[in-house]
Amino acid sequence: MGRTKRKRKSKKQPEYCPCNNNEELILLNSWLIKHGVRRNKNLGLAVFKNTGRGVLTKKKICAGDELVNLPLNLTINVTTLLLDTLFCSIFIENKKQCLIQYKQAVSFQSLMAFYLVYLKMQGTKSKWYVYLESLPKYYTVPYFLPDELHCYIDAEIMSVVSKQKDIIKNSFNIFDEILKMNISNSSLLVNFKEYFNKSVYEWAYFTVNTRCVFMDLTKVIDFQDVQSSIIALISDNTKISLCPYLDMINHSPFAKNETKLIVSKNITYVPVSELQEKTFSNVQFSIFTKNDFKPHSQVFICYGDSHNLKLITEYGFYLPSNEMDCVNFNFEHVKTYLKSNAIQFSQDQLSFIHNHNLNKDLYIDLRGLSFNFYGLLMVAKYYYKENADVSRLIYSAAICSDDRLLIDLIIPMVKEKLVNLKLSVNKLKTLCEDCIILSNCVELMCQYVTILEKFIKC
Ligand SMILES: C[S@@+](CC[C@H](N)C(=O)[O-])C[C@H]1O[C@@H](n2cnc3c(N)ncnc32)[C@H](O)[C@@H]1O
Repeated sequence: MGRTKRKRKSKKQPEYCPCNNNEELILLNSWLIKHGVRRNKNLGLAVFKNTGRGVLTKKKICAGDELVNLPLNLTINVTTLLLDTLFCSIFIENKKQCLIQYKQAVSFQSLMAFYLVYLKMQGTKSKWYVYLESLPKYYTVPYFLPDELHCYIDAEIMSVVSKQKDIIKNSFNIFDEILKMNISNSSLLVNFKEYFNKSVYEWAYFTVNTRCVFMDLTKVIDFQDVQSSIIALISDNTKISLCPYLDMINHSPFAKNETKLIVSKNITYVPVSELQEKTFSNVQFSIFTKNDFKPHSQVFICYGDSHNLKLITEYGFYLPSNEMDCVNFNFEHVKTYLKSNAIQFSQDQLSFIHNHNLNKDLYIDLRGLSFNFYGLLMVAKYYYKENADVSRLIYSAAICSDDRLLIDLIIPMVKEKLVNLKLSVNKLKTLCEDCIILSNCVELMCQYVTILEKFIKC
């Protein structure tokens, strides 16, 4: 074999495939340019081997470089909803006094999801059509697992899913009720009533969940007097926004970035009732990186928390060998277990535990017991020991946390958890050949097994 042939043969498989021919993305690019997006000219979209669709840089990017700069009017933020009079009329032209009856009844995320369904229903008539077409068609979060598999999935994962189910069900029912009571004869709203259903709402909810960016407009908008606006429906704040293109950037726990609202000086604090389309026509939303990226590598930002329980349940992906993972233990469960081993907390001990928050954050990670878990076990073992000052002992646990007597107290409980985890993993492995959601859950449960096995061996 000649040298060139050998060289060619040993060439590595490319880590990505550029999205040059994808019609939806070509349209998205032209749409973004038409609407005044400014982005680093070296960026492009690509499908990466490990992370799927994301953003590629053709040339080196340096810390301090701007990645994307979007006119505010090209993001779906609280003002987009407020300025959409037909959307607002769903709540105003209604048999019910929605703003009073449903005061602070839904989160802003839920309202955004409802708005997204309303936009999607409009098809090509919507300004956002091209953007909406570029969004994923489904999401790989455990929320979408069929019910019959729930019993094999770890309780922590299922606890997050169950909270998501409650929020989505409650908010869906509220919006469904409101829509049915709407009295407008706008044909668009009549169509919307037909179109709105649980599955499109779930898609919208997770679109917002997986793609929203933190955007604080409270410095430019006065949210004080909002009883007569749809803001009255919201139970939390309005600080999230959908940002086309910026939302194509994948997550890395090592990425550092900053966003900035670039506001011209003549904009003052605008009351919600005085908002107009042109109010923020000169405002830009910009994201800068604080990392260097090599040419032909993927550009990342950091979404916030990076432990796999969060990434899997909220975003639908996991990071392999993630050092941030931990196995949580519920205080009531630990208490019951200790009681079955003849260790029952007295009222004094329980007050001490609650006063020091030792009933919370009880977990084991790759480094061992959490500070609180160790403290709790100290209270169990040494609270009534002569000459022992438990408060002092607990704070010495920050320096030394390897008292074998304490660790041995919970080894049987940990072993039981390990056995159950392994049984569920084995069952799931027979079921999850092609299912990304199941294999994500299995990965996390295997990580839990690794953590607990390490803890037992130490
Ligand atoms: C803001 S979007 C990023 C763009 C997205 N990949 C797309 O195709 O539209 C967030 C979603 O991207 C995926 N993602 C982000 N970071 C990832 C990573 N490090 N590994 C795998 N998937 C990732 C997850 O599906 C997540 O819900």
